[in-house]
Amino acid sequence: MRLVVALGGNALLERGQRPDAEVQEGNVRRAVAALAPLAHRHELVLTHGNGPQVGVLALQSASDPELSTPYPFDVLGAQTQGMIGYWLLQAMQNALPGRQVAAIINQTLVEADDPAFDDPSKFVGQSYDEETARELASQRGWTVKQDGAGWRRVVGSPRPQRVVETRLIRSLLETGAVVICAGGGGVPVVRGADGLLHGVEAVVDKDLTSAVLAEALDADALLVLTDVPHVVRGFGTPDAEPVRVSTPAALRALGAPAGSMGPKVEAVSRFVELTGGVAGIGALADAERILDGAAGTVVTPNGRYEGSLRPAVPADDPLRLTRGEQRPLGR
Ligand SMILES: Nc1ncnc2c1ncn2[C@@H]1O[C@H](COP(=O)(O)OP(=O)(O)O)[C@@H](O)[C@H]1O
Ligand SMILES: NC(=O)OP(=O)(O)O
Repeated sequence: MRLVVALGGNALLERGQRPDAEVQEGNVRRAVAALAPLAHRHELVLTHGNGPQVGVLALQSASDPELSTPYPFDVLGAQTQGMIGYWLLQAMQNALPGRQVAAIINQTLVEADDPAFDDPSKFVGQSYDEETARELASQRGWTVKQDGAGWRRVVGSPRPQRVVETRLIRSLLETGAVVICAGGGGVPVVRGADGLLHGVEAVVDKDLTSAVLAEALDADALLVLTDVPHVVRGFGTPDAEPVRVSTPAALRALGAPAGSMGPKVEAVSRFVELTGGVAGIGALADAERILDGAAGTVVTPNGRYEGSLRPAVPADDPLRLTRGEQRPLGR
């Protein structure tokens, strides 16, 4: 089975943790310990966030007296792919002796006229209190927005159209390698009138890129792993309750917020709609149990799930597949 697993930025750097290398390396080792069992059994593509890390690098770059202009966000995104990709690569190699693991720098095509460039929504860097965030915004020309209890810098986040290196990733998978890619949603690029690729100032959402990639790779399932055990209906209210199994339409109807759960909901919904496959959102530690239908929020075309990646189809459903053909529709 072919799996695309998106690892949340929070799994690499928990809220409030200092972004020291050793802190993140410890988090990466724990994340890989939870993911290695999946790699033993399945073809695995691992994508990862970079929101906290790209904000740290942007601050460093902005305060470097050697630079006449801070590095733009496409360059910073590539830096985070190298840094986080290296940590994940090494931890995966240590956890899976004998298995080939590749971590690749890759680019994601976006549209130059995407309105998201003018309406920043992607949280980067650390969280501040409102007063500090507003002060930093006026000093440095940032846009800041509320993220839960705190305030953070936001940057443009155009929708991913295609991962440029999709064919390379497929080739690597077919050799049996675990592939780490689409870090930070992929370095955002546009194809210019000259026919060439050019980087653009943005940070793509890694969950949306993961959905685009999972569809293009004919993945059987997309798992979006984060710091909550499931999507919650009535999030933050006294009536909050977990959503265990859902359809794309029902999940979208919850209206999860942009910049956090919203893109995850959109990513899994898009994947399920386009492929008829299965997707899940949940905690990193529950990765295997989500696939079994025993944890997380599982999304299928009909809102039913028996586990083992077979969306539940009633016996009288004309689309019911015979045993041996039980793969997601659209494959
Ligand atoms: N309806 C919801 N159900 C669960 N979590 C939600 C919901 N709405 C917002 N959230 C928030 O979304 C967060 C996960 O999104 P995000 O911080 O972007 O994750 P990551 O960095 O792991 O990709 C959770 O920690 C939670 O605070
Ligand atoms: N680029 C990106 O989606 O990062 P986070 O998952 O850290 O927000």
